[in-house]
Amino acid sequence: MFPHELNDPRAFEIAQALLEGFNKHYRLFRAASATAKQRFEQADWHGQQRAQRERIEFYDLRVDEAVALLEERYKTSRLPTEVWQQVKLHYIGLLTNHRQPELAETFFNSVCTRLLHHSYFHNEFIFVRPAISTEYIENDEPAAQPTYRCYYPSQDTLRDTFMRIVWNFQLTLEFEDLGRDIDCVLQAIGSELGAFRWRTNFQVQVLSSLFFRNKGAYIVGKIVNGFTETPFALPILHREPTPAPGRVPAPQKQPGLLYIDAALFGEDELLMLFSFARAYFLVDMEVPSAYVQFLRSLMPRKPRSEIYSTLGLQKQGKNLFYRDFLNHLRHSSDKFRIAPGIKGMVMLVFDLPSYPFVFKVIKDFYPPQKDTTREQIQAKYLLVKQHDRVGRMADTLEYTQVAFPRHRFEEELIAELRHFCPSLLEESGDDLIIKHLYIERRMVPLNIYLQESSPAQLAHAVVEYGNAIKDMVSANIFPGDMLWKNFGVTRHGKVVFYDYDEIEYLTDCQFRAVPQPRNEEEEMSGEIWYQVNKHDVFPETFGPFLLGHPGVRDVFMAHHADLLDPAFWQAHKERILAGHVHDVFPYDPHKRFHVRDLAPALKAPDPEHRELPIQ
Ligand SMILES: Nc1ncnc2c1ncn2[C@@H]1O[C@H](COP(=O)(O)OP(=O)(O)OP(=O)(O)O)[C@@H](O)[C@H]1O
Repeated sequence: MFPHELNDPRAFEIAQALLEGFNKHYRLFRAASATAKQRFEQADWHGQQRAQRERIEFYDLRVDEAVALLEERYKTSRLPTEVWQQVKLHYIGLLTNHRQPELAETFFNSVCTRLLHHSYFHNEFIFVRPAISTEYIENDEPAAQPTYRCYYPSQDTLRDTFMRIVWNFQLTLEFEDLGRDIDCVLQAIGSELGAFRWRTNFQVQVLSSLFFRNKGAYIVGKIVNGFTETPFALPILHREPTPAPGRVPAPQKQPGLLYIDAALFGEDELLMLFSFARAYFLVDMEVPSAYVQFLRSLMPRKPRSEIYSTLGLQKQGKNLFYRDFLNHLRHSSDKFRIAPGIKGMVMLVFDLPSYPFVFKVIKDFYPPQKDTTREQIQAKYLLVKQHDRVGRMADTLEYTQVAFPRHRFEEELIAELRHFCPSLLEESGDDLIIKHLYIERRMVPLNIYLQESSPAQLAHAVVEYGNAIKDMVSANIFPGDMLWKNFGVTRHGKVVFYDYDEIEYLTDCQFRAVPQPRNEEEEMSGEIWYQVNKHDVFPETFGPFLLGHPGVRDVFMAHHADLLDPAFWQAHKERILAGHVHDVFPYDPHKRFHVRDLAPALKAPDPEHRELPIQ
């Protein structure tokens, strides 16, 4: 019901306190993102990763604070309905000229749903749709930074323009040779665009803030020519000293010189950069919706929810994702079913065929070989969320109290939920409420993919599988359970890990060689006769589980035999313990300028690295 009068004096104060809570959140979020530039300039890689991790927790901390404050001052959980309706109207009024209204609305929802019982979820207190438009928000103050800058070069000034684009970011470190890098960028633009007619509207649009993640800073923009728009991104890196052959490189303490490593073009290359399997970017944004709109023009297939998440605004991403999901449910009629593939021992996984995500619920009990608890599993999923996912671990969205329409569930799935997850299931009328679940991108489970693939696809997937493990190793992650079924293949043919319940930090593991048997009895024993401690890992024993298929075995041994050698794992562990932060490039190695120059053989992609479509 719409309140006809705003007559309760508490309502305005509550709305104002709520907005102050949000403003504090965004101030801190923005500060953590803005200082990424200094950390990049100081080569403070551990600091950058820490900031990426810690920023994820900011939102919940601020929601907790706001809930406590409102409860203490206004006893808000006991306020009558009419007052809440007035609070919402005041809040809408306060947002009229706000620069992050959509985020502030989500904050309102988070606080409200914490204060009010969940039976209120469907009513008019919360923002089920945005009330304030996010179109055309800009800060018009003279000193304000626009969301993006436009440059209008001619054929003769294109080089100068790209130099200026880089200078305008005012990085305090010097470039090794910016002219050389810009020449490479122009050459890459030449091959990307081919011969083209220079239209009157030719322009380069560049987002005003750099995108920071791990050891990189990215310039993101598009080239507009006539009706054609070409998205691009330019990764800027530090030149690290090359170690002597055979030596472990020392962790970088001094900032080096900068260089542009590659030029990425088009939607697909940008999708790889902004993948759901990577850590969130740190970007200093005053008007996030304008960034999202610009990025959407570069990647029209990427939902807005995912773009918000990659910008670190994962609660907004989660909110939009849920709205999209409800909309999909309204406009579809198929049924939720048990996900294809080998069933999980700790997770019950289901999907909706028409929808490209899976839903994962932790079971109430597990077989004896799974020595774990619900808390431990949740902690592992949280670890992955906060860690650098290096393009190899899928991001998950965690939800509580999700109401599904029961009639859209296959009976077999309901029976499994009742059997394996009774503590998380509430059935009321046509509502099937799941109290806790994770949602994750659907991929083709690698075991299924390998069974159905051609020899070339199989070879590609096995090489990719080893690369995925090696990328995780670089990021200090030991996947624990490396069976094929725990990996999936994405639309772009990338292999990504998704089973986190046995994940460990590499630095917590002991990589050991299998001891030599001391007598015949030990040698002939079918059992493990040597002592195994909790974090012991025996890489030599992976083979029998992974390499039963001869085609798989041949490719694996040709490319990744080192994964069966304890020395490989131990060496990586030592490098990480010595403080080294690895580079994991979110683009194909053959895109790197210096790799192309130094090793012409790498110019053409290795056929096994070429991305094969999944049928
Ligand atoms: N993102 C995904 N896309 C497609 N299928 C998935 C996805 N995640 C899980 N599955 C399917 O669900 C199954 C179980 O998932 P998962 O491996 O996460 O559960 P688990 O209980 O942790 O498994 P395990 O028994 O190996 O510990 C997978 O083998 C796969 O078939």
